[in-house]
Amino acid sequence: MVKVAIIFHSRSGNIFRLASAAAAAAEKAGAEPKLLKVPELPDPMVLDKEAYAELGEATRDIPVATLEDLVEADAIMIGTPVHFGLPAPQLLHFFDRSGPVAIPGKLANKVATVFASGSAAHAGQQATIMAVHNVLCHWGCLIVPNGSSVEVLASEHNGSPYGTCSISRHAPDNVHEDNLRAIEYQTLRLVEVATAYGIGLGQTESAIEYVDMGFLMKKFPRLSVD
Ligand SMILES: Cc1cc2nc3c(=O)[nH]c(=O)nc-3n(C[C@H](O)[C@H](O)[C@H](O)COP(=O)(O)O)c2cc1C
Repeated sequence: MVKVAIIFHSRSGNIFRLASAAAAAAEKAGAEPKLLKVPELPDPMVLDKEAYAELGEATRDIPVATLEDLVEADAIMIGTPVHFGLPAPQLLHFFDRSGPVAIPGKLANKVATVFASGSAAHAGQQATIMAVHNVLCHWGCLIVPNGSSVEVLASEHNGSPYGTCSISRHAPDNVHEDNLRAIEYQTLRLVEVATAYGIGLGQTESAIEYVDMGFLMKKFPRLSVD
């Protein structure tokens, strides 16, 4: 069974709505989803305090993502609001702490995909998704984008080949039905690719030897990443 870690940050519920739909779609596809939030930062920029407080209640019992969650997953989904054309700083902070598992290649060969929510059209969703793709390259993951060859992506509110995008207009929990269909497709595609790839990997005797932290500490004796 494919283990899917759905790691997200949300402050007014749009990404949480997409992440929850992804979890339901993964389960329907026979995978094992784990919905995980990244830790909040001190003094976050909150535009809608009421929505932020309500979301805090709604996500209270969702576990905080750990590096072990990344290592255990076969497939990774990252969901982020757009912040000035970039991923939310809470996710960037989480990525910054991933060295102990990323450097020794423990995230290599995961399949991964990204989705985003912004307040307006053409305001950074795709740049944000591609910024997270940079991190996935460093982790050695296989990026699974949406492409553009399924009908749902041609609907009025979809169209991004990079990953599902929603436009909230600064309203909380304002995800269009088209976007929910897109994230269902994105999740199903991720699970299918992870399944096929996992079978292939299991049948392949790898000649690759990944370095461990000891190798790096010898090379860079002053380095400390924990
Ligand atoms: C600091 C900050 C910067 C933002 N920058 C952008 C932006 O560049 N483009 C955009 O479309 N929305 C921007 N937004 C709006 C959010 O991305 C948007 O409301 C999103 O739907 C929130 O998702 P959430 O409900 O999951 O928190 C910004 C919000 C904040 C707090």
